[in-house]
Amino acid sequence: MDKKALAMFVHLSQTLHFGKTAVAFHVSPSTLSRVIQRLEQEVTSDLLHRDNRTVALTDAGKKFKHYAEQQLEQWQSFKNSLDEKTELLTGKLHIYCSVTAAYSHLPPLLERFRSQHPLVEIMLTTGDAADGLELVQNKSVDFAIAANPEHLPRSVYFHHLATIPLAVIAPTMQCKALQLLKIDEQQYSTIPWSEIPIILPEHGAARKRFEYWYRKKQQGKANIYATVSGHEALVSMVALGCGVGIVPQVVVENSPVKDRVQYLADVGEIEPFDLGICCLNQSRAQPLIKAFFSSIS
Ligand SMILES: CC(=O)[C@](C)(O)C(=O)O
Repeated sequence: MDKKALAMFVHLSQTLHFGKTAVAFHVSPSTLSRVIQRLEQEVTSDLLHRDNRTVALTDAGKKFKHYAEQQLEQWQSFKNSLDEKTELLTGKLHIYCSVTAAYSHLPPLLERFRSQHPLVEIMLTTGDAADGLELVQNKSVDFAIAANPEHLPRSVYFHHLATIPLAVIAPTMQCKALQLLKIDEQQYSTIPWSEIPIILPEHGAARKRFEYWYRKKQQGKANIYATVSGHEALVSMVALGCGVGIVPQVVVENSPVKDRVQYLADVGEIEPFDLGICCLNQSRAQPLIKAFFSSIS
């Protein structure tokens, strides 16, 4: 039986209106009428009661509607199964991101890809977000979730995911940093910034953000208490009362020690991160990489 005729009948059984169904299928009402008559001849029963004003399904019409819907569904799932077969990719996809990004940004990216390409093996490595670009460049990984650096290397392709605010955080426990901050008095203009112990990211975009932010204070050399690799570790060090630091807010929100740090308001603007997923430009044509991008866009 003609699939288009079945689809027209199903549509008509919902609208119960020849004019509307004819428009939906770009045919004239008389063509639609002929299509329905042909179906009735094949079924050898009337499918519709028609009078001048109303259209209604006969009992045979109701049964036929059920049959037609099943046929169309089966056809669709048959076609889907063929499409899946031709696109079934295999191989490995190696992704690098911070522990935070593995919670906050990776799951929705992977969900769709995994259901479309169940045979692809996903390898995930977590670590300092600041290392991602280098690992992409030296081909240790296929993709990294990373903040856009000031100068994106020409070999790297960057697909924007989100804008991520950064914040200055301080401990909540009593400690030297807190005394110097005089948080209770809220006199941020008089904070002796060069005395405040700072927890500094080892390298990367967050470190750059700190350097700009601190330079604007014009208070001489910063008092670096410790340098850490990984924004999650930085939050831990701050929570322990070691000092103050700058981190992406999403890292604080996902941190188990979130309650032991506080955001400092009004201590100067910090440009947010442009977070994205990166790969080598030259690998964008590879089937796995292409499939990954098409599943996330
Ligand atoms: C850069 C990045 O991946 C995050 C989510 O902001 C982070 O972990 O710092």
